[in-house]
Amino acid sequence: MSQGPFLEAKNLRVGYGGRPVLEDFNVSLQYNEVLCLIGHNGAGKSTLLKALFGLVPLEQGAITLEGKSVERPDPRELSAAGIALVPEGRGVFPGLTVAEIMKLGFWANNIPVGEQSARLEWVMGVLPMIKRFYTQRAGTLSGGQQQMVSLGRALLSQPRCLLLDEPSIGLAPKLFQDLAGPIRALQQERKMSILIVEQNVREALKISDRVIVMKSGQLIREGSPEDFSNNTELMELY
Ligand SMILES: Nc1ncnc2c1ncn2[C@@H]1O[C@H](COP(=O)(O)OP(=O)(O)OP(=O)(O)O)[C@@H](O)[C@H]1O
Repeated sequence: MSQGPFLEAKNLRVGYGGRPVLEDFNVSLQYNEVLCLIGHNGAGKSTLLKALFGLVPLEQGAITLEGKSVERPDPRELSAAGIALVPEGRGVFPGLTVAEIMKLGFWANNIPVGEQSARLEWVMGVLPMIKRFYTQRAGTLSGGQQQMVSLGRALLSQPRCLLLDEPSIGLAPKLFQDLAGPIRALQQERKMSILIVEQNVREALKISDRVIVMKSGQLIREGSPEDFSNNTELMELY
């Protein structure tokens, strides 16, 4: 028997103030897959991630998680089911040290006190660079370091699925590679499912298994990273 998708959304309609952003939108994320979502500004990429995580309500459509219908997507339930969202922007509190941000992460993820240090050690094993600036305030860190903290905090729950919204924003390609390398290694080791929204298509394709393209709330293309490696073709999509 073939295994169905890890996460599937069908006929989604999602919008703000009665104005739809996604309409009749379908997407599926397989087990053990990095799916790269690209599209121009305002296409609705962040809205899709938010809808999948229950941050914006579905006006229509259905979400299925591991074959089970999720009636009303809710961040608490989805996070308990193993999904973590890393929203666009670094999402760190500039006045808090990395250590304090991680403490908040323990609390937000309901991690029992007895498990916290082992969990932190595990995250540090994935993103060892965090150790170097662990006692610094997040506001004093570079963009790449902040992004790493944001990802590290999301990893505290040892998610099975990551929804990553533009992790490369404001990062030089080399810094994005520092972040993307460990993400891909972890994904392969733990067979995670990752939906990554990226503008830095060239770098993102290197760590992706499949690519989808959105335009004005619609899915307009799907293919393998090789299908999109051609510059001219990418230019046509933007
Ligand atoms: N909270 C909100 N309230 C009202 N409109 C919103 C809200 N968030 C997004 N929008 C609108 O929804 C549309 C899709 O935005 P969204 O952020 O999902 O696009 P995106 O593809 O992620 O774009 P970007 O690459 O710029 O982040 C845009 O027209 C945006 O202005």
